[in-house]
Amino acid sequence: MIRNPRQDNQGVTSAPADKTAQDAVDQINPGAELAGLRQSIDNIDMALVAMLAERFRCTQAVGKLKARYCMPPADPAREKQQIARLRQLASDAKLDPDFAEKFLNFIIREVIRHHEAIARQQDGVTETSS
Ligand SMILES: O=C(O)C(=O)C[C@]1(C(=O)O)C=C[C@@H](O)C=C1
Repeated sequence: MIRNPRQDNQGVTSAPADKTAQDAVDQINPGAELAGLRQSIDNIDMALVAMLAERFRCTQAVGKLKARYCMPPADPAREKQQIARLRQLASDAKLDPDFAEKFLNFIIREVIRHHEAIARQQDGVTETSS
């Protein structure tokens, strides 16, 4: 653990010699810094969940459209374009492109699973109604 050099073992801060020293102590506050960073992480996670929910809302509609018009659940050509685009975006944003590709693939595999379930459901409806 990184400790504030001006704190003794009981966590009691000794009196700083002057104002400059006090400013330095105020800046070295790992607890407050961690809490601030965690607040930002929580905000980002909230945005991620909202964006993922919106993406899945769209892909559910795509799944229904594909099932209705007997289109295959997966479109490898489209995926190739998406991955190339995302890798470039990741690289520009200083994010590991391999990680970005793995993340997109993980989401797309789940979307395809949903598409297949919708298609099976649609098949069931068509069979019983004919
Ligand atoms: O664009 C489509 O055709 C979709 O079904 C959406 C999506 C995606 O999640 O982005 C999912 C599966 C396809 O293989 C390609 C892309």
